[in-house]
Amino acid sequence: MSDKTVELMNPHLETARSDYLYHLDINVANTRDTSELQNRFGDVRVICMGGTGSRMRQLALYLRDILVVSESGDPVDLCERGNRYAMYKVGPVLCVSHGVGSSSFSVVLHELIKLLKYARCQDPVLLRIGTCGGLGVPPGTVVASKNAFNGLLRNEHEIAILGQRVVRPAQFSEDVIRDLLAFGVDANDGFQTISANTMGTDCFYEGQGRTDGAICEYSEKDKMEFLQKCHDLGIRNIEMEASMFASVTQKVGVKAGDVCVTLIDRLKGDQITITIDQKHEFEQRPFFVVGRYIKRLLQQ
Ligand SMILES: O=P(O)(O)O[C@H]1O[C@H](CO)[C@@H](O)[C@H]1O
Ligand SMILES: O=c1cc[nH]c(=O)[nH]1
Repeated sequence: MSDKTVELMNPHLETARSDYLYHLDINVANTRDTSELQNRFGDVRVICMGGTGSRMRQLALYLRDILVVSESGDPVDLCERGNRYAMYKVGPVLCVSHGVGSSSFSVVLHELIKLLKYARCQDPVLLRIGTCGGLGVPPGTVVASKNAFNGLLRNEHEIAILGQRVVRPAQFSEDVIRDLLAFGVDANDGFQTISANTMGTDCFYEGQGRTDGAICEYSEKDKMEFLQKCHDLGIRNIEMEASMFASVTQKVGVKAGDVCVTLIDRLKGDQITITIDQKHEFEQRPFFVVGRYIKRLLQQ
């Protein structure tokens, strides 16, 4: 069978003797013999990531049932000692929290991609399961992101590297989106799942055109003109990781998708007014879509 191990875009790692994945508290003591890591994680086909540890724990419990894996009892957080991110393993799936925003997510994403490489995971798929603001779609809509736009409304991710602006493309995998819609959606879901463009910003308030942050130097009219401009670009949801997530996975060449549920229609307001119970119900919706997708993926 052809080798489908992730290739890293870093020549320095080819000569590094060891690598401590610090935020995951996973030590690759000898990069030339990763058999222990392969034993622990080599079967991983999918890594699901989301902002909170509680959601990832709930997802792990959900996936246990539909993937019919043998784990039982309270899910074990494999990264608890790291005191940063939570990681649960359910058979061939890892459920990992990433915190709020691209900065926090990129830290764990680099380490997870290295883990995939060292453990020699074959043909993995990375999925973000999150919440977002909607744009012209009803709250509770599930959006599978296509092109990720940054806060400047460019379909790219901009990062400062060695004091220079580096810009990378930010598109999610077309076949992942196709399969999420083909295998993840059920007519009886009771909610809509769509694919659309997503804006991933570096800020929840001003960066998303909210007028309820601690600072606001624009009018309601300015805000609505900006949101309409987003809508005209095919953007139907706004969150805080899409452009970085798409650009890193696209650069490394690993398949990725971003599946978020909308909590609000930003064309109608800024404050999230749904109840905490409604939020928890909404947060489960991407589980159903991603769960069916993963089940199908593992059968192939
Ligand atoms: O619900 P999560 O996955 O955290 O995603 C969204 O929620 C956070 C903001 O409330 C940001 O991380 C945004 O991307
Ligand atoms: O409006 C929203 C809701 C969730 N997450 C965001 O980034 N924005």
